[in-house]
Amino acid sequence: INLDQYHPEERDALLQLRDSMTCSLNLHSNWTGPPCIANFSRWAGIVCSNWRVIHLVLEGIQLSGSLPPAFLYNISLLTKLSFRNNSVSGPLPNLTNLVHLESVFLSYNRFTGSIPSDYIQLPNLKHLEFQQNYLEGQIPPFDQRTLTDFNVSYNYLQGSIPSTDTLLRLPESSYGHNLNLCGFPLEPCPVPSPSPASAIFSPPPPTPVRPGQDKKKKLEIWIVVLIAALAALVPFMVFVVVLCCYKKLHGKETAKEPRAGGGPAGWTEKKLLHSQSTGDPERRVELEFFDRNIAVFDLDDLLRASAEVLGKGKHGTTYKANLESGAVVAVKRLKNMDGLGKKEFIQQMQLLGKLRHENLVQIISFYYSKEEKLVVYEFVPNGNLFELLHENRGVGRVPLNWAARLSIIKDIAKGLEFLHRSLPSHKVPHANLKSSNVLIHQDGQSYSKLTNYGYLPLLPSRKFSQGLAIGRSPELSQGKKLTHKTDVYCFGIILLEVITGRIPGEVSPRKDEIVEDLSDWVRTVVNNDWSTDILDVEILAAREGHDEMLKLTEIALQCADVTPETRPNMSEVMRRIEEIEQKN
Ligand SMILES: Nc1ncnc2c1ncn2[C@@H]1O[C@H](COP(=O)(O)OP(=O)(O)OP(=O)(O)O)[C@@H](O)[C@H]1O
Repeated sequence: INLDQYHPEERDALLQLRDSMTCSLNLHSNWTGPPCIANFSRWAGIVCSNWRVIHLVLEGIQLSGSLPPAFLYNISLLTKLSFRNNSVSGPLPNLTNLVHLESVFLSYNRFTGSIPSDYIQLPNLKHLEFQQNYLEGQIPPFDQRTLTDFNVSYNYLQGSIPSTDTLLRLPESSYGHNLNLCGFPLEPCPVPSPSPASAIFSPPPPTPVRPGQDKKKKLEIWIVVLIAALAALVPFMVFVVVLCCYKKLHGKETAKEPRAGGGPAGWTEKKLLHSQSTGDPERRVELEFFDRNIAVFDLDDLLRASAEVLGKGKHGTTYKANLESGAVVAVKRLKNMDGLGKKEFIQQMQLLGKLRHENLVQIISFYYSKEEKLVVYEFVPNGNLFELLHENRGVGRVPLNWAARLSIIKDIAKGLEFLHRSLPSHKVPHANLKSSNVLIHQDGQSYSKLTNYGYLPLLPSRKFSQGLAIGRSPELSQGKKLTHKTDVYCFGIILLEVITGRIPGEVSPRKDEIVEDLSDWVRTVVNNDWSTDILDVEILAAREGHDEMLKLTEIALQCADVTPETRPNMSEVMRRIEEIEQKN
């Protein structure tokens, strides 16, 4: 791709946002590479036109923190900005220079402070929404003819509504539920302003607290505290309520009877059976268990568990559930699987649930109903490889040394080789191998475990597999056949990520080029004979390991070869990794 027309200043601006706020999307793995390629963007929430960002829309993703000051200045062709339905706090964004803006949706957040007076100079504004924030001060005299949709309700605004043509046109609902707004279309202001100047907007002066206002302020604080407490409770309540409804509506729908006699070694199942026919009012919803050593629980126990969101991936949300028994599990609520039949789901889960390997996250149980599919996994307590490699870079970080990286690489290879051996008839047995799906368990020793494997057969179409890690493989984008070698490609990319410390799809160390494809970048550097240039600075000092590192780089590049047939299979990869180890 010719990136001559790419605008790095827009990318820098968006990365400021990505790096200073938190949200339920994994923007760190999605907002990589250039935001725009011609009219196309791979970035969540971004729309592009002719290499420029024109929409920034991040709605309902629990975006929280304050916006970086003036970060939008360089995204000068922006026409739509929306952070609707989040938890953004601090002042409203600075929109200076954004003369093309037509829609600004900042409603349902926690913005504080006043509405900046220079918003009145945005010449093309059509829609402006601020409702349900904590804004105070007065309304600036908006008078853009284009402005047809304007809402500041449910804030703490006060003073008279400026009597401009534009603001006079709007209904009462645009202004309702504020601290003390008056003037048309609301009630007339009680005392006419003593001087004409007071009708004109001016930024609110620091208001001295008058007697009586103190009480109002306290009340406001209480309201804020109450809203904050409710907001904190909402995700958990939603989880409980949704599951409760499903339990009531679909309690009858249960996992299929396990095959009598069990399967290969180690596979045991236990079901909690309390069928409706027993007339038991405490009818329990069955879950199917694969391991006798794991404390058995049912959906009711799961519902009573305290739950917290661990994160949201492309295929669902994962919760940590602390059961009353003291057991802790991870529960993944799958999405994009609406049309999935019960039989297929259960068959696949039973197949995956049988698998036992120290480098695979074990599936403990699952639940199927038409609307809800849950997979219960063992809880792996020490984060994932993505976090270990890339988070907290800079002062205070504990470097991840070469020995630890080598051991992680071996664990991943072992887990994947086992999957390939155990699921020979699966097209791509893992299909979602990426560093955030490698979980870390430290308990004296450290293990890496692969998770989110085996979902490919559950997805409704090939289109949906683009959201899996194999979505980056050359064969998927070229519409070619997928095989076990597609997993090998993903393994190669993780290997390069571990060796270089770089996130696939990020800016290169030289900052003047974009590494859309990590393997291409490594290949170029290695071909130019600067081989050790690719190594992560954290391992560069371990000179005695350079030989190993470069040999592994060679394996990684073969695994990430564009042609699937040229890639080695996982048993060969294992053999070569062990060979490297023995030689040293
Ligand atoms: N079994 C588990 N134990 C502990 N933490 C887990 C477990 N499974 C997932 N997590 C954590 O939960 C978060 C969200 O994981 P999830 O699998 O939903 O998203 P993801 O890794 O982006 O995957 P995908 O895009 O494949 O759906 C991640 O931070 C992950 O480390």
